[in-house]
This record gives sequence, C-alpha cells and structure tokens, in this order.
Amino acid sequence: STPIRIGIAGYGNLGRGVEAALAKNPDMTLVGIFSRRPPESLAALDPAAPVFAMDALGERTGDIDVLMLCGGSKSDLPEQGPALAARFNTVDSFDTHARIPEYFDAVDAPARAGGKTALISAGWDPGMFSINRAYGEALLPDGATYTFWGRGLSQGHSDAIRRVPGVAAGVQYTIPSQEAIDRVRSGERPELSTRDKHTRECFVVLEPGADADEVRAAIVGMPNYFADYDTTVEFISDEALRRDHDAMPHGGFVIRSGNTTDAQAQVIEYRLALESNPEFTASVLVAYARAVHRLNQQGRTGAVTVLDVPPGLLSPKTPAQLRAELL
Ligand SMILES: NC(=O)C1=CN([C@@H]2O[C@H](COP(=O)(O)OP(=O)(O)OC[C@H]3O[C@@H](n4cnc5c(N)ncnc54)[C@H](OP(=O)(O)O)[C@@H]3O)[C@@H](O)[C@H]2O)C=CC1
Ligand SMILES: N[C@@H](C[C@H]1CC(C(=O)O)=NO1)C(=O)O
Repeated sequence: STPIRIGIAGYGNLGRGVEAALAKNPDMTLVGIFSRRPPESLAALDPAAPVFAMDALGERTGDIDVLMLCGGSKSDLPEQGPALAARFNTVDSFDTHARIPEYFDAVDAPARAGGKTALISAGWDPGMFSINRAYGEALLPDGATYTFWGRGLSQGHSDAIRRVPGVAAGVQYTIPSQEAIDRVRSGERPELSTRDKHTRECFVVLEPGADADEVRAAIVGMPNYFADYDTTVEFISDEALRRDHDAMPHGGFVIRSGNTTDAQAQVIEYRLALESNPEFTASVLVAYARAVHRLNQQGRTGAVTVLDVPPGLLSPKTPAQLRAELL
C-alpha cells in the first residue's frame, strides 16, 4: 500500500526525534521539514528530508497525509495547533496539562471545519501515562492513582524556561520525592500534594545583561509549570550546559493501588525508563500518526486525544494479524 506521507512542523529535539522514528516505520515516508528558521541555517543538523520555511506549508496540503507538530507547548502550539489543524491532519504533544481542555476546543473547531483529524497531547505524559491513569481508575474503581516522573529532563519545562526573557539556553530536571514513592509503594495510599511529589531543578544560561533575580522569579512563579513546585534555578555558562547537560534521559511510572474486596489489594503499574525523552516521545507520535491517518479515512474528524484512539489503529499489523499474534 502507499506509504503515509509525513511532514514535520518545528525542528527541535522532538522534530529530530520524529525524523529518527520514521526511519523505523517503513509504512511512512518523510516528505518535508518545515521550520520558522531559515532552511539553510539547519543544514548542520543534517536533515533527512528537504527543509522548507514554515510558510511553505500553505501549498503542501495535497501531499502531506499527517503533519507532526513538534513546536513547544508553552507558546508555539497554542498558535500553530489551531492554525494547522484547519488544513492538515495533525499530531501534537501539547503538555500544559491545565490548559488541555481549552486547547482541545481551540483545535477541534478548525479541524472539523476543514474535515481534518487532530490528535492532541500524545506522547507519554500526557499520552501513555494518561491512558494508564484511565485504565487504573476504570479497572480498580476502589483505589488511588499516583504518577511519578524522573529524575530526568522535562522537555516541556525546558522549553518553557527557554522562553523566559533573558534566558539564552536552559534545561529542567524533575526529581521525585523518594519518601512519597516509598509511602505509595508500601500501600499506604497517602494524600500527596503536587509539592509533596516532585521538586524541579533548572540550569540556565543568561543572555548578556539579563537580570538573574528577574529570570529566577519569572521561572519559579510560572503558572502551570513551576508555581506549584519547590524549584531551584542555577545559572551556569554555555560551556557547562553543553558539557554537562546535553543528554535527555527521563522516565517514571503510573501506579494504581486498589482493592477488589476489603481483603484483596491489587496493584497496576506502568513504567518508562528512557535514555532519550525526545526520541521516545517522537516514536509515540509516529505510531499515532498511523492512527490519525486511518481515523481521517474513517471520517472521524475534529480533535481527539489518545483516550479516543483504539489501540489497534496504532499498529502496522492488520486486525487479523493482531488477533492471531497479540490476543
Ligand atoms: N506529551 C509528552 O509526553 C511530551 C511532550 N513534549 C512537548 O514537546 C515540546 C517540544 O520539545 P522540544 O522539541 O524539546 O523543544 P525544542 O525547544 O527543541 O523545540 C521547540 C521549537 O523551538 C524551535 N527551536 C528548536 N531549536 C531551536 C534553536 N536552536 N533556535 C531557535 N529555535 C529553535 C523549533 O521551531 P522552528 O524549527 O520553527 O524554529 C522547535 O519546534 C515541548 O514543549 C513539550 O511540550 C516533549 C516531551 C514529552
Ligand atoms: N511532558 C513531559 C513528559 C513528562 C515529564 C514530566 C515532568 O518531568 O514534569 N511531565 O511529563 C516532557 O515534556 O518531558
């Protein structure tokens, strides 16, 4: 069958991860990379397909089956998501959790009007962890659900600090509270606040002349990203950032601790251990691109989330193969 034609919109860590993931999925082909930066400035990244200016998307609606939106959630996707969903089937990883309902609505209207399918908030959290939180609640109604991340580099939070005026570069690590994890694993089922579960550590390179106190205040007080956490900000040189902080490991787990009867405790756990957060996230996005292409062919238009997508649509295998091999 004809390969699914993929475009990448936004060429950062995630965009490059999608490029790598497509090489592992022979039923898909990369037709172009679209960036707000001048194409020639990206040559050093050795792109696997031609690079175009973002505006060139205007005349590509006919040869892209699914457009992968790899921009940042803090300020790129809120503008790019609704605009591009009007003209393309899209997949994105929008992860400002508190704003997902409004983002869903903002994408749904143009996608429906354009007869397109827009999968928002794919990835691992939101994404695979969302699915496992939903499973846990449905399968064990009497119980409690906990999500822990890290220690690892959050791409969403790193993107968010890079957007703060005065920040030249930066990364953010998420650290889970071992005490909180131990209490959950002991079966205690404690009430834990956002602040009880994780702390956040930022390493920031300042732009020349930027005020460190202003930058720190803008980060630690940032709603939806840092305001609800104990956050530290350390200012380092660009050399130190490149030397000590160029890996992007992450991971975590969702645990549902419940009872089917008072006497019988049951535990469900889903865990990720990622050497590369962006490459894994991109691999999830690419599997969902296959599902979005199929959903659009089935006439399912508008915005959808991973909770709306039947798992079989993610697989390159036919339903008959899945029944024979995986049931
Ligand atoms: N749901 C989930 O589980 C996950 C979600 N995410 C989401 O993915 C988003 C993107 O993450 P990530 O790819 O790491 O973000 P990046 O900062 O690497 O890229 C974001 C955008 O910034 C631009 N950009 C990238 N590098 C540069 C540069 N050197 N100079 C100028 N602009 C640049 C690119 O746009 P352009 O090419 O147009 O210039 C790119 O699309 C995150 O904000 C996060 O929300 C990430 C991981 C997991
Ligand atoms: N969306 C996250 C994926 C996970 C990691 C995370 C965190 O460290 O706060 N929350 O969700 C990311 O951008 O890496």
